[in-house]
Amino acid sequence: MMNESFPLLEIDGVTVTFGGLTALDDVSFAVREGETVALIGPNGAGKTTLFNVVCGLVRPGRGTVRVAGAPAPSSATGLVGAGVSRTLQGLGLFGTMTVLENVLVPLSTTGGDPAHAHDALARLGLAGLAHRPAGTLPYPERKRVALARALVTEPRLLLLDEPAGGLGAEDIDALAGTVRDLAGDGRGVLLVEHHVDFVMKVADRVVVLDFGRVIAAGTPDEVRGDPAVEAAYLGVGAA
Ligand SMILES: Nc1ncnc2c1ncn2[C@@H]1O[C@H](COP(=O)(O)OP(=O)(O)OP(=O)(O)O)[C@@H](O)[C@H]1O
Repeated sequence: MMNESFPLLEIDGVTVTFGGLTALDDVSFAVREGETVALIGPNGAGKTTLFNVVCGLVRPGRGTVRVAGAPAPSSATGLVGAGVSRTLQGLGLFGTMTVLENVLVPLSTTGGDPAHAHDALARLGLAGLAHRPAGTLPYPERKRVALARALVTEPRLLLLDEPAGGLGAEDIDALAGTVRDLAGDGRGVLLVEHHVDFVMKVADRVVVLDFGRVIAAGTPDEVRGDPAVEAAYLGVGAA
């Protein structure tokens, strides 16, 4: 636990409604430097909506989001400037562009040193694939390209949308090591994930959402033993 360290993300009392539906209901938690926080919960619990709030794509009806101590920027370039980067569930790669070209894409709008692309590829074990069209790679490699692309802007806060989704056991183990290393460098990591074993391996803290409300928050062990979490999620349909 790193409670003394600087909060990179502070979600305070965030409420979002879509028409009559309350997608997020008074949600509060923080992600600190060097900390990995996992957001889990059943389908429709509000996890993606929360990511979208952090990225300025959805405006909360109530509550605030602060990034590195300041109100969260609402533009993509503002977020990168504040040190935030995100991966997408659908990866969003350009299949005919090479791996390196894909990883360079964020720098075309924000500027930054292209050498970071090579660092990011090396970190993800992709240096040897830099000149391959991204669309020709198997899914696990494409997921690593998407993560390398998120790293190229040198974020302090990483938002990972289902990073373990669609991966086998070996790739999930490697990913767990990568996420631990990224947090070990002092980054904050917030991830949305259905793969509970992966979450238990990488998360310092787990926040459990159900019908838009935080029903539990704590260490993986604390959350695993919580009867409300068992009932809402872990006992049924968890991967
Ligand atoms: N743009 C929108 N308009 C109306 N309702 C929405 C919108 N986006 C999300 N919702 C609703 O808000 C609730 C929360 O959805 P959200 O996608 O955040 O859940 P989730 O936890 O990410 O689910 P999943 O695990 O299936 O991705 C759901 O009931 C969803 O149908």
